[in-house]
Amino acid sequence: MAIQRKKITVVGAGFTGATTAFMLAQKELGDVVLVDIPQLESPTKGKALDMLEAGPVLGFDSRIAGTSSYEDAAGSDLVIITAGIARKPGMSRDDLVNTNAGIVRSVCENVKNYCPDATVIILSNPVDAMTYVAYQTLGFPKKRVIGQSGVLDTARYCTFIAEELNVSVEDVRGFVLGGHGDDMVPLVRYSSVGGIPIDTLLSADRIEAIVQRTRAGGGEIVSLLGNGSAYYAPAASLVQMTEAILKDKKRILPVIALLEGEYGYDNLFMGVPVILGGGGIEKVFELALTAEEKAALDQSAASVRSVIAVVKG
Ligand SMILES: NC(=O)c1ccc[n+]([C@@H]2O[C@H](COP(=O)([O-])OP(=O)(O)OC[C@H]3O[C@@H](n4cnc5c(N)ncnc54)[C@H](O)[C@@H]3O)[C@@H](O)[C@H]2O)c1
Ligand SMILES: O=C(O)C[C@H](O)C(=O)O
Repeated sequence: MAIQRKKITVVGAGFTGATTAFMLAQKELGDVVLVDIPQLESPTKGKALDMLEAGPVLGFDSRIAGTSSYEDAAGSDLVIITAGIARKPGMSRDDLVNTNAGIVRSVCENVKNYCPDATVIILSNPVDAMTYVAYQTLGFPKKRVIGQSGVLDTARYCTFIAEELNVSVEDVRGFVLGGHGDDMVPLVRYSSVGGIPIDTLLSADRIEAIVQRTRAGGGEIVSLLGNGSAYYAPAASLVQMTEAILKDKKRILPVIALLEGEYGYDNLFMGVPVILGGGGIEKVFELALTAEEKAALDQSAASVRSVIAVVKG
């Protein structure tokens, strides 16, 4: 019996989309369809062909195709949405809300028609609100509509901890919860290095500095780049989520999920730890929080709600 390859569609062939497509192909997670708008069909095809031609050198057999037609995406197992504008220095992610809500809505109409069984991961910012827009438009079960923020925010947090302690990033564990904004909540109490709690290794001041740098991590890259936002670490985060789903790995990762009572929030999309596997979001973990941690999460939830209110109209 022939083994059916997975089909992954990446919508938006800009910095994050193209980087993600290339990483997915290198890991041979499936065949990749890269979709952008009709006006950019030629460069989208060009990027895909260029990536494909790296296969013989890097040793991957994934097919990669560029297109502006959703017919080519039909039947995808997984769809990643990176379509939309990125912020520039001086802007917040929330400044993108109206433009990107329109883009995400129109993309999701097509995904709904052509990929009705897909699990969908949303990257476009402001991502908590865009995940809400996607969920409303797609009408898919909540376990199949997932936003990316926590994997990236946690990766930044772990990078800074590893740098500070001069240890391998592989031995650092942590969680960042809440919305993908400046009041996200890195959970220090659940952070460790080789199993050793970080608050026994670092002073409160150093930990606070790492927490603040994590919260501002996206803005730090925006300032350095000058004309766009991060894409290597965001793409790596999308690939980790994709691998967890397509290989049914049941990873425990922080992702944006629809909360219906968990943590005391109802009808809210926000970052929480989940089991991510073949069924999409298979379980939301409710961590026990101190009063201080809960207050920080409440503040983050309030920020997310105010952005979602804009798209609700
Ligand atoms: N959630 C996160 O952690 C995270 C991380 C990085 C970037 N982002 C967000 O991801 C989005 C993309 O970032 P980028 O750096 O790739 O931007 P980019 O400008 O490089 O690429 C965006 C692409 O989307 C395309 N696009 C626009 N409208 C489209 C439509 N209707 N259909 C298909 N494609 C369409 C554009 O033509 C462009 O190629 C931004 O909103 C950014 O803020 C989020
Ligand atoms: O900061 C941004 O605008 C992009 C992304 O959300 C990030 O955190 O890198």
